[in-house]
Amino acid sequence: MTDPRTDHQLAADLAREAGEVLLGIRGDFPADGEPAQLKSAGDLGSHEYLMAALATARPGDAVLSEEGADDRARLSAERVWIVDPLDGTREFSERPRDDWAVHVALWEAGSLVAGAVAIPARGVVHSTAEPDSIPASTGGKIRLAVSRSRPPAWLPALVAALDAELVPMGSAGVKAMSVLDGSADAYVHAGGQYEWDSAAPVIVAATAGLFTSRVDGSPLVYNQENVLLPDLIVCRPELAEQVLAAVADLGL
Ligand SMILES: Nc1ncnc2c1ncn2[C@@H]1O[C@H](COP(=O)(O)O)[C@@H](OP(=O)(O)O)[C@H]1O
Ligand SMILES: [Mg+2]
Repeated sequence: MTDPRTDHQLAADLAREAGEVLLGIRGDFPADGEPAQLKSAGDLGSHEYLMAALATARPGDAVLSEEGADDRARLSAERVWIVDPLDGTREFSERPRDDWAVHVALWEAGSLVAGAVAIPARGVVHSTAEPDSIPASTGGKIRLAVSRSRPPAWLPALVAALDAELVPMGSAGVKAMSVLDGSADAYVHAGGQYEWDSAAPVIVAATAGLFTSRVDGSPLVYNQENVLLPDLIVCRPELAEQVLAAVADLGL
């Protein structure tokens, strides 16, 4: 018998619980330990937790995880969980940084239908179980969430085109959720990412009413044979036209 929780609730619970596993691993890790070992322990510990929990709660569903072998059965499956057990692995290893996340999304028959992004070190879970509301606009300059460790080469041109300010942080999930918690207005990425980096952030953001698309304005499509999904926009809906136009001018 499968777990009676809704897919929305299950996603939220699993993201929170995997986050607790990660906080435990981080807390137990020696202060002088190798960051690479902490990264590996986190990736593996959260992946194993999520795989076991999904096998128990939804035994008939396929799973695509950043940390697991790609089971091609997902390509003919009706339902596929797309998970990133630890997004912002680098930041997870830099204690006490809190900009890292757990992503749990469900794809069903062609679309993302449920998801959750936990930010465990902040005690926060954003999910489709209890969708966020979009915060009030600050009315100031557009604040762009960007990677703190690998800002893309085209970023200065986008900043100039939008007269924007930068808000650097780790993790694709944390950046997308920064538009929901009001600390940024847009997250624009191009140059490389995989389905698990954006699936949960995108369904959580879209369910809350944010604009989400590829940088060319086309829809983000998941559970593809090639899981490379190198670019995205997540932004406040009233900025979508302006951001898309600026990105089009850059030719990303
Ligand atoms: N150019 C690129 N190619 C592949 N993955 C990328 C990428 N830029 C960012 N990512 C992935 O997107 C996530 C957020 O990165 P960033 O904090 O730099 O924005 C990270 O996920 P992981 O931490 O799960 O590996 C990172 O690996
Ligand atoms: Mg990731």
